[in-house]
Amino acid sequence: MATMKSLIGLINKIQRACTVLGDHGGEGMSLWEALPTVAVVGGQSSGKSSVLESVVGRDFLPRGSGIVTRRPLVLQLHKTEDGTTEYAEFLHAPRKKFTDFAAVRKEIEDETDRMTGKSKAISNIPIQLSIYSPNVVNLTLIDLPGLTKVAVEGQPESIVADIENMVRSYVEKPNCIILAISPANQDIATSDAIKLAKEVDPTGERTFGVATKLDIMDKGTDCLDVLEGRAYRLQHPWVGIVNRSQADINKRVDMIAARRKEREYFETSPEYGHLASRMGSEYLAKLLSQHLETVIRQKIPSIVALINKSIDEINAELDRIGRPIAVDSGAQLYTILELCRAFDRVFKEHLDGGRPGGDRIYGVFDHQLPAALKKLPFDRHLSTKNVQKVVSEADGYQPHLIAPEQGYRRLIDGSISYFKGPAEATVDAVHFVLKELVRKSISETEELKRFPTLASDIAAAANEALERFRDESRKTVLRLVDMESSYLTVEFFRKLHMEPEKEKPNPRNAPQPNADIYSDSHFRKIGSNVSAYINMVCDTLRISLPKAVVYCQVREAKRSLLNFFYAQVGRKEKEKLGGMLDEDPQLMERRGTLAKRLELYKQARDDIDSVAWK
Ligand SMILES: Nc1nc2c(ncn2[C@@H]2O[C@H](COP(=O)(O)OP(=O)(O)OP(=O)(O)O)[C@@H](O)[C@H]2O)c(=O)[nH]1
Repeated sequence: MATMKSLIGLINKIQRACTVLGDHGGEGMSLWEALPTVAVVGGQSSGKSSVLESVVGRDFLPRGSGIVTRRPLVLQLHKTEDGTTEYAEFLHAPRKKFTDFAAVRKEIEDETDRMTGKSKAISNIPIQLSIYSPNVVNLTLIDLPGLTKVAVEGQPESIVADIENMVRSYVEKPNCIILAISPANQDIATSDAIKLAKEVDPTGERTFGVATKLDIMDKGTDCLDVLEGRAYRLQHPWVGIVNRSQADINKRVDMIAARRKEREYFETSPEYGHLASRMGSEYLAKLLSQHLETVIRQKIPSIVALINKSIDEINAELDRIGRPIAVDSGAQLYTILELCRAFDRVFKEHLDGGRPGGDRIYGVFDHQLPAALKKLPFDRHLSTKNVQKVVSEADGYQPHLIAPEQGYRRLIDGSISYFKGPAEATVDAVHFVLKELVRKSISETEELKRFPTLASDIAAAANEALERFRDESRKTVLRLVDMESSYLTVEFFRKLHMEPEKEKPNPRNAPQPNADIYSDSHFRKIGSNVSAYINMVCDTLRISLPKAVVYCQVREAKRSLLNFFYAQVGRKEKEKLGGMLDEDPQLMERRGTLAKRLELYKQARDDIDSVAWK
């Protein structure tokens, strides 16, 4: 008896835990579904409520016409010491003890409406009620809406199918013990309960047949064929019941009196007298309780296995979303720096390879820069006409005598300044690649996912650093371009001077210096010389600009992207550090839920351990 009490008590406890966790079967792996339960099914007015009430020994279920039970009612019965006062308690209103069972009825009605509204629709979220009483056995029963064939006024048409689906969803679970209520004054073969039970439990191993209303069968008929197991044979014996008639209810015959009357009915019944010890609601309660205990004992190993599996899964998820963070500032600072480093690692992988994106910087140097250089308008700038214009302007009032030194310099300066555009564009292009890599790295740093505030702080600090690197880089590349115009490569022009003689080795037409000094071809020559020089400068810059950009931006990003940030964080006070580690509220909630769930599962496992070893 001690184990029986504790085993059922154990399942009650786990069941309550399930409800707290919002687990009432359905999706995925559910502990609820692993727990053996007794579900009461039957057609409308078959006597379900009456059976439940007489098992409990109390009137407490809503009454009325139409579909009264619209949410599953999980009824946990706890036997208490003789002489203690009876009370009821709802899981949705813990700590409130109901000693007035009329108030329990009212609360069931109100709580039903709370979920379904006044719509009279049904809901599959159970109401959980515990009754503590010396007059009950330890047992958990689930009262389900009565199977019906027609919707009543004010209820949606779909309710007939909805009820059947809900009831079916309970009774089709292999761990569900079916208490099939059939009124004996109607043909049991066509009883809704038996029809459904046959469907989901064809061998009848988990169905308990209950025949109600034996007292109002037609004169001359009896239910012996069924009760003695000749008709509608199930693995468990049928139990006959005599509940209070409507007249009894109206006369407020109390439960205890009703139980006594029922006992007397069977003891004195000419038909059922020989079965008296195996009939009636009290017997039914004991039978169910014993059976439930046996089933629970069988199921314990699989329940424990399921709990262990759940615990493992929760732990794995907690590891994934991260354990709670420390509160002391030293640990917080450490955490922040660790997270920064995690980000930095990801960012470097993008640059150095391992993650994609760094190659786009090379793309800038290899495609964008050369393409931009190629597009520079040197043709126009060094057209004969412009050369003539620039050279003439440079010469002032007296044209040059031998070589247009000033003109050359102006043409070269003018051309070189065109390089500033592509140089700056290269800096910007690399800047945007780096910025994008920061963005990507932030989102790819798993550890940062739970700290949106810190993630955006790091992103802001990194972008600020990139801006600084960009400024530095811009200055440097512009300087490189300026350097090209500040000192020209003399050798180039010296060589140039020798070339015409090599090119035209014709002694008769030997060039006469300055002979065609103001002609078109003279200016064309100057243009092509400058163009050749600019090509040389262009080759140099194509090679040196990437070096400058990498030096100033990429190398710095790798070396010191978060240096400023580290310094800032180091100066922050305790509260500010905590603020930086603010988490995504959803995540905190999830962690809270998981922690609670873990706690309940562990508790359930401990409880099972302590009972199973008794
Ligand atoms: N005489 C007699 N009347 C009974 C018996 N069982 C139930 N009744 C009456 O039958 C009617 C319906 O009983 P309930 O217990 O409310 O049936 P139910 O299946 O819960 O009905 P719904 O909740 O409406 O689906 C009530 O008036 C009861 O008094 C019985 O064994 N004998």
